[in-house]
Amino acid sequence: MRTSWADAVENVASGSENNGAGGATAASSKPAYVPPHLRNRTPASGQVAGSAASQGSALATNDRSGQSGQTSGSRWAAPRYENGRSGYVTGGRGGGGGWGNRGGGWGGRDVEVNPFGNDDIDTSEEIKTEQENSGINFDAYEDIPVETSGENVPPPVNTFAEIDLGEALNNNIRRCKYVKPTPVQRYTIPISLAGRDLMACAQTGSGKTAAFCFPIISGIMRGQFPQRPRGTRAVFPLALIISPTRELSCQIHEEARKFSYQTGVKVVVVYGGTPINQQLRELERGVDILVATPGRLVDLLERAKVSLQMIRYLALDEADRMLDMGFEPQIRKIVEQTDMPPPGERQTMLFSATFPKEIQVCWLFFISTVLYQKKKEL
Ligand SMILES: Nc1ncnc2c1ncn2[C@@H]1O[C@H](COP(=O)(O)OP(=O)(O)OP(=O)(O)O)[C@@H](O)[C@H]1O
Repeated sequence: MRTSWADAVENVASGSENNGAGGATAASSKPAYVPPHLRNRTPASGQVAGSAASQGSALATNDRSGQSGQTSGSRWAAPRYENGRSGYVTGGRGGGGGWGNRGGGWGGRDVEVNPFGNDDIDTSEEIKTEQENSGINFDAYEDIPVETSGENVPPPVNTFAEIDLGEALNNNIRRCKYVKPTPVQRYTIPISLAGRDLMACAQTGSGKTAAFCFPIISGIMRGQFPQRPRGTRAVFPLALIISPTRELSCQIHEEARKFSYQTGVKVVVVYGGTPINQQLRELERGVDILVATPGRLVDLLERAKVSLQMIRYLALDEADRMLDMGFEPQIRKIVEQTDMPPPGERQTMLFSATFPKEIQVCWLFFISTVLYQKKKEL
């Protein structure tokens, strides 16, 4: 049993040592790091509209700089990689206190596969109802009361246009054929964009994945983050999404890849029950959002392949199921006994289909806003 995270470095990564995770020795030959919001831009990329005018307080209180004009939605064929493998570059961009090397993002030779299969953005005709898209009649959720607790909770929105998520993400919402936010999204997205911690209780299939992915992707696209530490073999994701099972993690990864398409934000999934080497290779190519099952994540932390030091967003999905499956010790270890920033320095989002007492006892110590949507048979 290892005694410390830092001591646990092991050369298990497949590939040569020279390809290791960002050691200082490799740094000198690497070109400058490119932040996600600049990675897929053509030099003449257009500016973004966004809908900032209607945003007002939620974004303002979050103090997120660079709210508009960040995402061009430009094509990946553009010369977007100034760095060999962005995950392992030291030196950073300099200026503006911005992006350093942090083990994130799309690397040099990587080409982002279009997760939609085609690149058409439906503008209106093809989009009919949410039900046609997902098979779920979200209108039936509309009359379910949603309770919120906490002080000065930002009000819900009725449309995605009311939220300034950025053009690239808005394009992906259109590609997903999401017409309007589901109730849980209406409430949680403004709360999360305001930088608040959140516990949301809503039933399966209510659209929770987008509810936590949109603010995370938007936040990473727009955020300013410190430089990644030098001389370490670990990767430094900015967001961590923990889910109890491989299936759910893969499902979240698939969705998150769609939402982050052409945003420059890279999503990687790790889960147990499968050899670790391929996942290590994937991590080495850069990661902004890490989707993980608890056991495999603890393994990677013990091997010092992942550092949580730069985590700014933590989302726990199906928190009730995680408790049922006995993952509380792993979650506590991840949240309390690693280098993850404490509450206040990171944003925590907790999602659960049910709201048992155990959840309240176990998790609510770091949550200030609770949103509760009653269950309804549809
Ligand atoms: N605003 C939206 N408009 C239309 N479809 C949506 C919207 N949000 C989510 N969906 C679709 O609804 C389905 C259910 O969403 P999702 O899987 O995120 O729900 P969930 O609450 O996370 O469910 P689970 O608990 O099973 O993970 C998915 O097919 C998703 O693409």
